[in-house]
Amino acid sequence: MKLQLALDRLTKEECFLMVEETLPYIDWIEIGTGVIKEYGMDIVREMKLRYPDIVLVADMKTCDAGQFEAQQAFDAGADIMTVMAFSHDKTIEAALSVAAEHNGQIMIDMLQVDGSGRLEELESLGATLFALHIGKDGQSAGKHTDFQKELQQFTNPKLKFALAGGITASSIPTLKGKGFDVLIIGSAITASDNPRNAAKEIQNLMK
Ligand SMILES: O=C(CO)[C@H](O)[C@H](O)COP(=O)(O)O
Repeated sequence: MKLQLALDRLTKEECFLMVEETLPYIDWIEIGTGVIKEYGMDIVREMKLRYPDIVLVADMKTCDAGQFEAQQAFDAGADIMTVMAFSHDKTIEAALSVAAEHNGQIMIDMLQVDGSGRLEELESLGATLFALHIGKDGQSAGKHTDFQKELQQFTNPKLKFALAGGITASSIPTLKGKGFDVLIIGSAITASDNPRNAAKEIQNLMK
């Protein structure tokens, strides 16, 4: 399992400090949607220049204009960008096509899309990487989805699954061996008193 550090609700300076502190323990860096809204594609560009060898995820949460936004993300140096699962098929196809031109990947964010029906459709469009995600506001409203049940239905070894939303060190043992390839973790690291130790603990638990 890979650890994707989600940089959300941070200033640009804090994002770079956070990566510097946690670097030995993280596998992928995610520039969060709000951070991209604040600083634009420049922060994606700068992060890639600073850390060219680490997989960089631009959490664009694209839901329309797939070609244009994918071009923005990959031109800025992202290796992976996110597109919302509920987007029109044309948005998904366009983003997948731009990603292929850049040797990049599209991570489909399943936020607010329950059930495996849409996931099957997305698979048939060529999507292979999915983030099963309970959003911040959903978490605070007590939303819970049994992703495990959904995962069991997919046997295509080409499909990769990430899990996001309120994951903490104490959740890791229950998530091991459940078919997740990536754990997307933000606040449990970035809001901790000691992000380096938090990332180290989480990485050790993931092994
Ligand atoms: O995509 C996101 C919010 O939309 C977050 O990056 C993701 O949910 C991880 O953050 P946290 O661990 O703080 O829930």
